[in-house]
Formats: sequence, C-alpha cells, structure tokens
Amino acid sequence: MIMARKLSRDFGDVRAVDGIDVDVHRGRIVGVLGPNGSGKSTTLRMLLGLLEPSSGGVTIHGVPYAELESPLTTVGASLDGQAFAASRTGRQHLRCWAGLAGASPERVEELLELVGLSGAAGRRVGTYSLGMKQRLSLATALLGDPQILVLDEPSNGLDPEGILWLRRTLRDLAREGRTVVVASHLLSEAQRMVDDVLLIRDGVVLYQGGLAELLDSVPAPEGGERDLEHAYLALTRQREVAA
Ligand SMILES: Nc1ncnc2c1ncn2[C@@H]1O[C@H](COP(=O)(O)OP(=O)(O)OP(=O)(O)O)[C@@H](O)[C@H]1O
Repeated sequence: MIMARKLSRDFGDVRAVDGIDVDVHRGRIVGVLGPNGSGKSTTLRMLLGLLEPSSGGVTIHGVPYAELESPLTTVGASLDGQAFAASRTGRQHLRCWAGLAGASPERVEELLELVGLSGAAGRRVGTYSLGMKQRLSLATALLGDPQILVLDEPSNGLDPEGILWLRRTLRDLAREGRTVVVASHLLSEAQRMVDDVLLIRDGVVLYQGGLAELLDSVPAPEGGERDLEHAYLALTRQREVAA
C-alpha cells in the first residue's frame, strides 16, 4: 500500500533519513521506531507528501501522494504537535474538517463516540488535555474513513487506560483491513501495539520486518525475556562491531 525506495532527506549538513526502503502492507500495524532524532517524523512526513525527499520517492497505491484522486479518503494522518484552533469546540473542529473529507454530521458524532470525546465535544479545544487532543487528532484522521492511517507518537499524553484504548482501537482498525503506520520512540510500549517494525537509528534502517521474527532473531538477555529494547541494543551493537 505504501512503498518508498532509497528515501533520503537532508537538512543542511544533517542527513535525517539515509536511503531507506519502506514496504507497508494492508491490514498491518507497522511501527516506525527508533530513538529521538532518528528520523521517524521526517520519514512519516515524506510518506505523506508533506516534505520533499532529497532523493528517492514514495508511492501510495502506486502513485505519489500528490496524484491520489482522493487523498483524504485514502490516507488519514495525525502528526505530533498538530495545531488546533483553541477557540473551536471539539465538535466544531471535526465538523470543519468533515466538509473537506466528505464526512456527514452523523460520522462526526460516531467518531466522537469512538475516541471517547462525546461528553467533551461541546468544550473548547483550548481547554483539552494533551490526551484529549490526541483523541481528537485520531478522530480527525478517521473522518474520511481512510484505508491508511499514519500516526506520529499517538500515545503521547495518554494515561494507561488511554494507551489500552488506543491499542484496542488500532487493532480493530487493522482488523477491518486498514493499514496503520505508527511512529514511536517508546519501544516497550510499541512492542504491544505493532505487527511489523521499521527500526531506524540515525536515519538508517536497522531492521524491517515482522516483530516476532525480530524478537526470535536475537538471543534472550540473561535472566530476562526478549523484548524490543533488547533487540534494538543488540542490533546497534552488531552494527557498531561491523563498522
Ligand atoms: N526542519 C528541520 N530542520 C533542520 N533539522 C531538522 C528538521 N526536521 C528534522 N531535523 C533533524 O533531522 C533529524 C531527524 O529528526 P526527526 O524529527 O525526523 O526525528 P524523530 O525520530 O521523529 O525524533 P523524535 O522522537 O524526537 O520525534 C534530527 O537530527 C533533527 O534535528
């Protein structure tokens, strides 16, 4: 559904993303994972056509984002730091975007219910907590009923109950056949959310493929269980030894 080849992006002297290939398949939850500054947001922005690659290219359903016939019903995005007009209520915000996405007022109410904001829909967004803004952002991304969702750090600001809710919601969306791409620097949390992993460090792919296969490929730590943090450290060490 999404394919990127030799994708690179420079910011001045900084190579934020360095020649990565991405293959994202239908019905999967894919984690774009790595430490702060590893190039996750830059990758997502290029996948969405919001940022021009320095080299390489991305296609969604075989065409660049700009050439999609109906972008809002193909891809929905929630990016970290998304701006909201503080004076609009949650409901007004969604109704405003609903026009562009071709969504009905009923769809707006459905989504408010789905993200748990029905009770707060009449409140100004400026009074929302970070977690509530995340929920509103996800509802906005879902307005066009898109087949692909791209979410940057969607659990940022959510409490434990909210994180559980998010995990279940993303799983349900994937079960419906949607593809979910989610960026996160919280490896242990992402481990409980994703099927596939694009693990990056300094803009370079350390691993791309199934989460289970990755965990199986590294030796278990002494007295502990295999986990994504451990796998990340093992891959980083392997790369350093090889360099
Ligand atoms: N607009 C920009 N101008 C200059 N440098 C940038 C810009 N955007 C990103 N960078 C740099 O590119 C690199 C990758 O940044 P990016 O935001 O993609 O990382 P990230 O993995 O999403 O980080 P985080 O987990 O902190 O959100 C960093 O070195 C960052 O400083």
